[in-house]
Amino acid sequence: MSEYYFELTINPNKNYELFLDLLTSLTNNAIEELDGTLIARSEEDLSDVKEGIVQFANALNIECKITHEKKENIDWIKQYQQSVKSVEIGNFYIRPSWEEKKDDKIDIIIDPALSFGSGHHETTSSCIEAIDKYVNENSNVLDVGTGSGILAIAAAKKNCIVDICDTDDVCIKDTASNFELNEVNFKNSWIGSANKAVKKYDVVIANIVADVLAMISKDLKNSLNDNGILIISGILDKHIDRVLNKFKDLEQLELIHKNEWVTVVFKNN
Ligand SMILES: C[S@@+](CC[C@H](N)C(=O)[O-])C[C@H]1O[C@@H](n2cnc3c(N)ncnc32)[C@H](O)[C@@H]1O
Repeated sequence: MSEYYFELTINPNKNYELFLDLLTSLTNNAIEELDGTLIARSEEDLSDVKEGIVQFANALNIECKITHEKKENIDWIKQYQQSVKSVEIGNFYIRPSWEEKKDDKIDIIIDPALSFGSGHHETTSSCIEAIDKYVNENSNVLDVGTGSGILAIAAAKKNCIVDICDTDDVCIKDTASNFELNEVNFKNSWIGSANKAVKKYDVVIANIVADVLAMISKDLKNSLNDNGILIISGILDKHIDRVLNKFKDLEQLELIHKNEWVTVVFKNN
């Protein structure tokens, strides 16, 4: 990428379409149209194009504001990457692939994508905290609403056997590539929710939203083994009582508050 680029703006007071046609014939670069102004950008100097437009406007006696500027190129990809930070949660270190891992931490790589779950949101980080504390090695785990797969990957890194589901098929695709990136595997995956589970689990995790958690509370509980652990999150504190009410037959082990978000850990006694 070159250090500079050139920007040509053309704002005719009439015959806009004629100027658009002329500019299109004079340059191979993409042309932006913004409120009656035509903008062409190129790493090549656009002085010749500017000269052609000036002569055209003069010949037709059309008033036209024209600017031609040399501007500093910004490496947008690099700038974006610099804005994505690693995060440390308990024994886990979650990082984008372009950052170095920490040798004394359990490494999780999540690159920014469309699916939710980079580790920065309070609900995700509280769930990771709960996984760190309550999930035993080699447990059977179901991640409901897996998003990027971050919670399931954290469990898989603790040698758990994990199943994942999400109502959004894009998440299921993203999750598969994130597992690959982290060199761990899931066992089963499906598009849908906990009601499609065909077995019971030692741990069920669901970071969704209060209303959905309340709605699927029976399915979440039905997928739990005796003595199984349920971690739910995505609950704004103003909705916590309503959600707790749906799970009052389980033992409440911990409430984790982060800002206005609450995560709850239950045991199925
Ligand atoms: C807040 S994101 C959580 C992503 C990730 N597990 C995390 O903790 O960062 C919630 C996810 O739940 C999914 N979802 C919403 N309703 C659902 C439902 N009824 N059953 C399963 N997944 C659902 C959404 O598609 C979304 O990917």
